[in-house]
Amino acid sequence: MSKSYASPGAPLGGRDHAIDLALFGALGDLAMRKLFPALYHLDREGLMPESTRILGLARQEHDVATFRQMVSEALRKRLKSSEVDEAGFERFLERLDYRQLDFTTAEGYDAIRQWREGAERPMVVYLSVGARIYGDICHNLHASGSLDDDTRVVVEKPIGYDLKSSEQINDAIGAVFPESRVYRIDHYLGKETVQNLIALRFANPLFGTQWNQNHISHVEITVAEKVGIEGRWGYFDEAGQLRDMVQNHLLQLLCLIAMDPPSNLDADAIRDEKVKVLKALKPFTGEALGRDVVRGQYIAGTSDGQSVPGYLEEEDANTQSQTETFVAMKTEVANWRWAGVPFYLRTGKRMPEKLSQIVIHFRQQPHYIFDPDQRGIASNKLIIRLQPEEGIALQVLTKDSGLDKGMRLRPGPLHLDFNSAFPKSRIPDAYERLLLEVMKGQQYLFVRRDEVEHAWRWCDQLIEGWQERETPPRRYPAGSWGPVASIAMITQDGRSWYEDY
Ligand SMILES: NC(=O)C1=CN([C@@H]2O[C@H](COP(=O)(O)OP(=O)(O)OC[C@H]3O[C@@H](n4cnc5c(N)ncnc54)[C@H](OP(=O)(O)O)[C@@H]3O)[C@@H](O)[C@H]2O)C=CC1
Ligand SMILES: O=C1O[C@H](COP(=O)(O)O)[C@@H](O)[C@H](O)[C@H]1O
Repeated sequence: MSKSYASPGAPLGGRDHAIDLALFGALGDLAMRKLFPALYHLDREGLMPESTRILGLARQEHDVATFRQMVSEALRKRLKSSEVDEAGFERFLERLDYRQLDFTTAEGYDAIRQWREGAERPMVVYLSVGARIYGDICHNLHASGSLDDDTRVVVEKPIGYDLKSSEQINDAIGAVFPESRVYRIDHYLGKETVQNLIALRFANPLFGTQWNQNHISHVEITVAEKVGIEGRWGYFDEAGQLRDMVQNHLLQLLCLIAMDPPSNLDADAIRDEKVKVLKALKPFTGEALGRDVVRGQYIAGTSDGQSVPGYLEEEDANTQSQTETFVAMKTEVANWRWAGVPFYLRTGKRMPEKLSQIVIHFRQQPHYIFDPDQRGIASNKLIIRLQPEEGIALQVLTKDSGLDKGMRLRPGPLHLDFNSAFPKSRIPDAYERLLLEVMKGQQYLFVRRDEVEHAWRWCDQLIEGWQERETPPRRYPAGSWGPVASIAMITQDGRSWYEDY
């Protein structure tokens, strides 16, 4: 079980979390697009102790000056001009060092030990590479004597392709690092509003007392992406939307919504509760599989008024692929709190807009006294918007204003928009928060091994069901909200996907 080093309740900052960061895959897409900008922001906000150093590792041969130049260009491309201050930029680049290394051969790992010589800070090893080589890297690090008793390792998703492969990868990591020093990233856990779910649920008795099947009729989780495959066809086609998005991000969101209150904010207290939810997720039986799950694949359509190709016409595509780019499903957490409450999940690529939101639908009042014509009027909803425009809205019913309206009801939002409510605070990118938590040695925003494996177990039975039934994906035009069947799936329950805010 993991040990907490610092309280998650403590404000950010502090000078006592200096580290040496060894970044494997430092020239890759994730590093350049997300990790370096996040590290730069931490430095700029005074959250990176002066002595923290960063060692980039990758296959290509470069000297340090060239590496710094590459990082500098990547940063300038991504940062707003107001975020670039030249002195801060120089200070950040000065922290960077670089070594060429083939990660899968033992030769060359001495360079890491040498880089570390005399350092008293803990080392964080960030594996920004495919999970297939996590085992090799951990083994080589260990064999070369580069690790100390306090070295932490950060690994990216997806951990494997199914339960079996994820167990193998976790075993290989676990052979070198104890669980208390493994940080499995699910970047959704670093998003501002996702963290706010914990505050919202457990700091507000208003919601705490209503959070169960007596008061909530159903829950919707939508993670819609406007983008298509973006040059990642090879990776994506092997995975599909269920493995790429549901196994991790959507199930993590579901866990945070459905879990019982943890007894404190320690990493394991929270993760124990999430595991209970994953164990209670209903598997899909044969009949439910056909009725309650919809797979889709986009065909050509439009995005922002421009024609865009279908999935099978994307660069590098295999035109026979049956991989899903969309999934919608109705599931249930089979326990006392949630029995009978459907959780509708949907996620897809090439949707009309980027939209990640959770909608909690509360039940109607047991006895209705208003205009009979309005009997079906929407009941209370709590809308938690993750992106874009992070915020929380509570839809309440009030009297429509005006002398001629009588006692007509009108739904309207009580709205908390984070950008307007807290105008001075920049909403940090998920990776900034996650990297800071790793520096602090705090694991509550990272996924424990058993969470990953229970999530795979549940997804595996679903995928096996698809394979047995040879369920081909239903087509949907790019720029739409997915196959018509995903709308029918929810309307047959007398409900609809919530798309306003
Ligand atoms: N990119 C993204 O948006 C996301 C990525 N992830 C995860 O993050 C990880 C990294 O992804 P991403 O950055 O896209 O991958 P990339 O392929 O873009 O980057 C990987 C980097 O590692 C290097 N590398 C790979 N194998 C070796 C090796 N044997 N020896 C030395 N260098 C090696 C590559 O070098 P070379 O180019 O020379 O092969 C490259 O610099 C993956 O686990 C991915 O699943 C998770 C969520 C989103
Ligand atoms: O992990 C992944 O997430 C992104 C979506 O992340 P977001 O923060 O932009 O919502 C997704 O595009 C990618 O396919 C997946 O691997």
